Amino acid sequence: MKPIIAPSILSANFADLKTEIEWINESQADWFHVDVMDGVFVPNISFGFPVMEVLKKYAKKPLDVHLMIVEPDKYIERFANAGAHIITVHLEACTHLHRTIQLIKQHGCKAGVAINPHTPVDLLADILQDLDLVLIMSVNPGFGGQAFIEQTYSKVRKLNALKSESQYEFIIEVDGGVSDQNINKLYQAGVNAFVAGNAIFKAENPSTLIIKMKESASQNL
Ligand SMILES: O=C(CO)[C@H](O)[C@H](O)COP(=O)(O)O
Ligand SMILES: [Fe+2]
Repeated sequence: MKPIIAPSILSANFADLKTEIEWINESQADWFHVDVMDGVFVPNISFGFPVMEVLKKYAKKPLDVHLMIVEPDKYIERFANAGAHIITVHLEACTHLHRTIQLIKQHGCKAGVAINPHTPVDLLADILQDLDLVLIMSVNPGFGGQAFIEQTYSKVRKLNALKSESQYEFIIEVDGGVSDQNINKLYQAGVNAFVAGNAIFKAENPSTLIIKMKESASQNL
């Protein structure tokens, strides 16, 4: 599978969000990554439905919604109606994860589960068959611009081995501290989709960096 790049709009300039959406539309980015934080599951509050509505109106690529919230079931329908294509919930935030995944699918979205850096991939074993995407957090969720946690590589390899054994088709996504410096090693470990906020939005030329990330990912393969 070719590498999927998902710029995290958490790092965008919100004073000019429409312009940010427009350059992403024109770039080689594949998805918009949308980080929703509630101040309870994570120690930060980001944004919610008003920003989703702006994305729904202007974004021409799938909205990859990463819910860092407790009790996500309460809001799945609203996120689906607000234009989400993929809804990813945290394993650590769901008591009845299987039910939550079915709810996401019932509302016509692809379903993902995210795990925090301390959560073993083995805990996903009995839900993998129902998933379209697994998101491995490579930083502790809550903030953009943090340093990549090296332990992520072995988690990705382990998950990729489970994927090969099972022959399930889910996408492996990594989120946090991803850049052109580590994308090749991650791609080789089995990552399909790469979220990047700080690296892309702080780059001198964000569109060029996205092209560079894609090239770097596939190098020496
Ligand atoms: O989910 C997230 C934070 O919880 C963000 O998607 C992630 O941090 C991306 O930002 P950066 O590339 O700057 O690390
Ligand atoms: Fe995220």
